[in-house]
Amino acid sequence: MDTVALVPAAGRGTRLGAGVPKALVRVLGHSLLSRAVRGLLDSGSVGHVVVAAAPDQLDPMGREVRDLGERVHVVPGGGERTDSVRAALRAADRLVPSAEVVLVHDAARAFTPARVIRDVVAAVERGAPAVVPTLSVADTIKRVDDEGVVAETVDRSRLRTVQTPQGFTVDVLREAYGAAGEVATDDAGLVERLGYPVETVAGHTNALKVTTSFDLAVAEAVLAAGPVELPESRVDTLGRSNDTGSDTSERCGDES
Ligand SMILES: Nc1ccn([C@@H]2O[C@H](COP(=O)(O)OP(=O)(O)OP(=O)(O)O)[C@@H](O)[C@H]2O)c(=O)n1
Ligand SMILES: C[C@](O)(CO)[C@H](O)COP(=O)(O)O
Repeated sequence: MDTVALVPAAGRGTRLGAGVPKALVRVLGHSLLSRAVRGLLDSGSVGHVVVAAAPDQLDPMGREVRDLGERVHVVPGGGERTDSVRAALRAADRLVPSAEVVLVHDAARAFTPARVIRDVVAAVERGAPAVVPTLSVADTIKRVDDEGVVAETVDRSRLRTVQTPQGFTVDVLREAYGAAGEVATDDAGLVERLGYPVETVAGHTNALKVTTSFDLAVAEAVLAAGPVELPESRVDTLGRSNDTGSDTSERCGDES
């Protein structure tokens, strides 16, 4: 099946505070945007990529992905992440009309291992309408009342944090984005509201979203370390490893 990946990259990166849009921040010589797009193409499961850039960043972002070839397109994004994904989806309908599978992947998750990308695409190809990579929760979780006093300790065995890329059939994502004005913190949230099942595959700690300068320091350290072993704490409580590949070590990005 033909797969197109949408990469919302139109955010400002306010929490990172780098002085440039976050997608243009460089880690060991390469921008988060170019790393994210290259990772998608190198996974072997993605045919085309549509990047949504802020309207005033179309040129610099276009330069970042120019070397990656004609399968990468840069289009104007919007004021919220949802607006950027909607704009990229509309552009994909025009630029890659043959696509049946669509991924939505944050430029800020630039170090996502190929295995995660391939697992998401494979699950959609097997028939899932929507798929998200997830991690089990490592910390104890408490719910507090209005005064900040603990009301309960939550059973975390079925709680998951959600990563990208999230995968969908094109028809389902189009339907989810059809409802004007809908906003969700992630794309699967829109699909859930329509009543479609959202399947999960094992995520990976390296697929962290670079949000703060601490995250950037972690990403630099992980990249400099090269292949890393899967931490035990990330084996989820349903008994599935968060790394289902045959090899438990993963490279994250290239260092060239
Ligand atoms: N209007 C927006 C806002 C966000 N994004 C993208 O959505 C992803 C996840 O968003 P986040 O990490 O919150 O990025 P920023 O909005 O840039 O961060 P901040 O909230 O700190 O400004 C990023 O790749 C970001 O570029 C986007 O395409 N369009
Ligand atoms: C889509 C997402 O990456 C899922 O984890 C995330 O929700 C988007 O960014 P935000 O920090 O939640 O706004």
